[in-house]
Amino acid sequence: MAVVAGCLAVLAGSSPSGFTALSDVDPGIGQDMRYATGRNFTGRVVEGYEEPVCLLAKPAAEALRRAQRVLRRQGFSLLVYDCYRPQRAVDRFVRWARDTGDQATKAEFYPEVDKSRLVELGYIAEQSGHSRGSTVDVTLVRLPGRQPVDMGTPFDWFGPLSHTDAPRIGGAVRENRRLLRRVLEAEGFVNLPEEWWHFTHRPEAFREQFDFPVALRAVRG
Ligand SMILES: C[C@@H](N)C(=O)N[C@H](C)C(=O)O
Ligand SMILES: [Zn+2]
Repeated sequence: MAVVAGCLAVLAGSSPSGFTALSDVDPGIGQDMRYATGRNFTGRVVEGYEEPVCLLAKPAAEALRRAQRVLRRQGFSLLVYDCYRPQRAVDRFVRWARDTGDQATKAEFYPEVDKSRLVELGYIAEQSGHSRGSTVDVTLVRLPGRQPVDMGTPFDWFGPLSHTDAPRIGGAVRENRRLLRRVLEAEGFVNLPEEWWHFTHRPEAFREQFDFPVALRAVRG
């Protein structure tokens, strides 16, 4: 019965129960939801992002809250760029990656990589963990002013320098990446080696991909 209710909710554009808005769990975590804006590698607002809000499976949101508490004591805050991602947005990314005639954002997002190889090289997934609700793209900012912390590349800079353990990244920047990974790993997150910003909370609360829109009404009914 609960499974049927969950399926009906998803068909109606709502999340299954078990999802939450990150702002309801920890309003102090920063949100810069790039795919709800034109400031992303596609150059446009991405299909399925109706509002710039972070939605997540509850265990992942609660783990971020615990990580935030640890980081605040060290003078940092988390800043999320993407959380739950509808399947239609994932499909849009893959269509964009295959459209090699459109190179409008190359200089900013993938200057060192051929666009036709972004999926094969692991920077864009055809079936993304983001659509299961336990994956987040996240960085650090320094408190109290929320100044950006240098991570060596911007978010969604697709290339070898963004690999978390890139040999060309040293010194303070390497330490910044290590701090983010150490604190998140302690709360159950696992990093994607190709992207210093991409973390999945394990065990994942859901095994299936979802396609409800990114909007507060999806989790609040
Ligand atoms: C697109 C980028 N932010 C990302 O999340 N990449 C991984 C591989 C994904 O698409 O799941
Ligand atoms: Zn990601």
